[in-house]
Amino acid sequence: MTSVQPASSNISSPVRTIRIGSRKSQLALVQTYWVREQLQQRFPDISFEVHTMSTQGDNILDVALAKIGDKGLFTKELELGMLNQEIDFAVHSLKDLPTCLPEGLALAAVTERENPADALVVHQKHKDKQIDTLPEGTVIGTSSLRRLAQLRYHFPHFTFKDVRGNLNTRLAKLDDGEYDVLILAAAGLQRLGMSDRIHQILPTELSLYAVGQGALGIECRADDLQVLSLLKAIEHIPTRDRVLAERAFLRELEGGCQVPIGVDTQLDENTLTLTGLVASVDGKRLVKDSVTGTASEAENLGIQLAHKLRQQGATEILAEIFQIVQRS
Ligand SMILES: NCc1[nH]cc(CCC(=O)O)c1CC(=O)O
Repeated sequence: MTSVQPASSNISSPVRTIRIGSRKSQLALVQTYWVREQLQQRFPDISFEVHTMSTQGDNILDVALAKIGDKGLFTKELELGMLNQEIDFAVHSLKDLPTCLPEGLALAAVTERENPADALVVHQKHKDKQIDTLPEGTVIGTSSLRRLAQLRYHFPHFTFKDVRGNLNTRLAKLDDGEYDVLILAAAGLQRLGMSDRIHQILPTELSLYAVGQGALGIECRADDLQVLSLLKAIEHIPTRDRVLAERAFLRELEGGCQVPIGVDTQLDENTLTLTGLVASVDGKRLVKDSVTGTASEAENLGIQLAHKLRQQGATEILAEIFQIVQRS
């Protein structure tokens, strides 16, 4: 009989040092070191090194994101690093990872999601207000067309202003009075230990969140079986099922992170419910619907919901948005 090594001893044998790619932002580093720690605990004999890289999205700080279009703005350099064998895998905020990956790369694992919701963060002077009691003309800072469109739909009397920069920069601008309130991902604030800045979690009736928001996506070379199996060890399956449905929905609508598309997923045992919406940038039109099925058909549910919304007018809304973005 030939002796076969158990798979686990294969993947944990210290054949190489694994190089992890990360953006340099504080949030990216917190996320990357968290992933490294999870892996190090499970594979103590392997050494994991963090390599940081700047991405286009980190360098262009003065142009509205909606105008540059976002296909891979925060991921491209890391992806090139993997294809050039400079790094072995990259940790991303899943929300920033396009739904179609470059040839040769794969979404190896998705880790457990933080609260995916959007959060209201307020200037001190509004500390006794909630989103629905803020006065007319309140200046809302957001650079997300998704947040803008949904909030305009519900609160046409607010003023919206683009805000860029990392989380600390944005919060400083808020505190300096450039904005009355900001809408930010609750997950980012939580990961950076700034949960105390979360004034209100926006209910999904007011703001469906971005596809993948609050989850980390780990990408590696599709043929690197060793790295793929290491990463599978830290995958959170319920999160993966939810985000597979969300990403299939977005892919089918051919929208990036910068089109007003929002989702909400609920997983109850094996039953997955996906709610999604497409809104016009002016906040005047909004189509929203849900589908339910089993978690094992997550991607199918995403595709089904996309077709449902297209029938209800999403196609026209999306076509208009692409025209606006191209003209500006
Ligand atoms: N587009 C930027 C970005 N990418 C990931 C997060 C937050 C963390 C997450 O959603 O996982 C943010 C900031 C924000 O939307 O407020």
